[in-house]
Amino acid sequence: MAKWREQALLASRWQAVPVWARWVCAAMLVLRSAMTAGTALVTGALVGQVVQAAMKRPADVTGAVTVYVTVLVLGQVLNLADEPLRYLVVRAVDGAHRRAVSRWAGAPDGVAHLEDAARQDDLLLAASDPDNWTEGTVGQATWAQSVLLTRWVGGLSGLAVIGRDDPLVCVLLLAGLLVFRKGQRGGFLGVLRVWAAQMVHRRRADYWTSLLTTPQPAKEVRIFGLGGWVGERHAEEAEAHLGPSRRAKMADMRRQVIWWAIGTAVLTAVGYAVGLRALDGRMPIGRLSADLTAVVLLFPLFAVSDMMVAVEGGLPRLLALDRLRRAVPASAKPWGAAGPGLVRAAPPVVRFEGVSFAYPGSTRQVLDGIDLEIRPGEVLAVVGLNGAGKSTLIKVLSAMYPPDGGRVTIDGTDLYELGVDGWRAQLSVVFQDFIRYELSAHDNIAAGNARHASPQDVALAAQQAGVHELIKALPAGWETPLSAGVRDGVDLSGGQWQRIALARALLAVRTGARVLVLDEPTAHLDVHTEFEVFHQLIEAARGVSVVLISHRLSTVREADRIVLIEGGKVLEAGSHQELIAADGEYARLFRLQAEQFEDTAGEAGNRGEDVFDEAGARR
Ligand SMILES: Nc1ncnc2c1ncn2[C@@H]1O[C@H](COP(=O)(O)OP(=O)(O)OP(=O)(O)O)[C@@H](O)[C@H]1O
Repeated sequence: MAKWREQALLASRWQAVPVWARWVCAAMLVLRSAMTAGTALVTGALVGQVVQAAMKRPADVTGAVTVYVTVLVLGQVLNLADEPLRYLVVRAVDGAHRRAVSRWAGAPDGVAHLEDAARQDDLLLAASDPDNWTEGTVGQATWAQSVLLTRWVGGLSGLAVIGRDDPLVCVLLLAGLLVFRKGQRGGFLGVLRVWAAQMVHRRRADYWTSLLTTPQPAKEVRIFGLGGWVGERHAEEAEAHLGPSRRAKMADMRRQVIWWAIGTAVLTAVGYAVGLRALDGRMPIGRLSADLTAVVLLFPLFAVSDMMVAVEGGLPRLLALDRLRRAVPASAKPWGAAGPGLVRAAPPVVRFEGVSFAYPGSTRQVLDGIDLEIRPGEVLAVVGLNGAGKSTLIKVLSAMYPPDGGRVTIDGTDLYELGVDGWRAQLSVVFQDFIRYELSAHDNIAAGNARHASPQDVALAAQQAGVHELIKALPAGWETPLSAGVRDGVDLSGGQWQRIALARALLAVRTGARVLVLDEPTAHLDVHTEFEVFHQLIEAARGVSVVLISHRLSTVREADRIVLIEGGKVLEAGSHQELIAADGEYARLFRLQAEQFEDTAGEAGNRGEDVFDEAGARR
């Protein structure tokens, strides 16, 4: 990307700054830029007047002193305004950048854009806050760019002062400045390029750290004695991430000495040239003072610039967001916008019509032209072996991924024509890997319809999922945070968490969803609870369509219809009795599970558990 495009992209960040602040900053830029020439000229004028007065010639020393002091005071006022304005600009730009990153991540309908490795690296880069010497924020870069511009314009005005008497010296100075800056910037950019190329190692290093610092993996790390091994992996990745840029930085710092020497030589030469002109006595002392002051004020332009470091350090974050936006443009609708109001009383007819799907980056057809109907109000069970594509079916149904071929229709209309948000308003899903929000018990359930759930809806959903009493018994009742890592919080058992997730889904049903999808909803429940919860669920979801994915065939046998998926297609479909009578794959799987039950039948019988015979009837 051209340097100018980067600079223009950075300059466009000012859109996030309030208009009045932009005007104030513009005025500051003009005033500050004029300060270099202004200070040199008033210093020259003052010295000229003082010398005149010393030679007993008429001179307006008071006026010259007044102007001189005024310029000094103005400089101080600008210094005072600097920090609040810097703070305001950095905060506004960084805030807008973070919102833009969240919007990019959250606005697309599906999740495919989050599953690409290169995009994950860019997302990490765009979203990260600087925590080291190489990086800065976009806000800091934006501010630094304006400071650099001010210094450049100020530097040029200083050059103009010198150029009045000696254009050649002025040209020499400008050429030296450009060479110095280019060399310095190139070196620093080289370091940044090395840094950016190692982002994948940073992501891995962060992953290893998270294994040590988050409670869930930390348990396995301890059980399997992985602590040392994880620590070594982290150290390797951290070195792979930081080592190359550290070495590049060291090399660059050595090279910077050369650029420093060039800059100092140019300035020294100019200082001599200006000073020597005074020797022939033709140079008025006031002008000489102005020129020498300008030379002194130009020195900072030849120093290692903290502002240049800030610009280059913040740019990668902005460029990463730019790449993400080019790859997946943000949708026009705001994140989480309500759908077009498709909620209706009756559940729709949902059809998979020849749907094919392969995950991004894979050629394996997980769904291979599947045809399937979810009829209004039915309980449809989806069964199949591990990896058969059951969860993928749900992800396509909930528009997390668009199908590669075929379509999903809702009452005859393509899901994507209908509008994803509108469709999702009719859909409630308990995913296999449901989220355990670090929120209160109330909010964990209310998340099922965060905008429209009333406390009564939440309480009823909790009752239907069988967690009402459990929640009331928590230390702070509904307000108890469900996380051991939060102050006064408590953690729940796996089965209790599963019921919370079910309550969340039932709340969505209570507030408008017409299709309830349950992906292994009872995987964490014991046999007694599973039976009870399953019946409660079906009761609570009366009048809506239920899609139930389960490996426990004893549970699914009560469904209105069962479909067996294999190889991305529906292999068998029918009621439990029909499928058993057909004596196909479903019957074989059911027998296999029943045999396992029978092995423990005596034991189970003693405990009063239900065991099913081959026809699905309870013994
Ligand atoms: N995000 C993903 N990216 C790539 N491949 C995936 C992804 N998720 C699942 N797969 C692959 O898709 C196939 C189907 O997975 P899916 O989770 O749909 O199976 P399932 O029938 O639900 O299995 P299970 O009974 O084990 O839950 C598997 O081979 C899996 O490896």
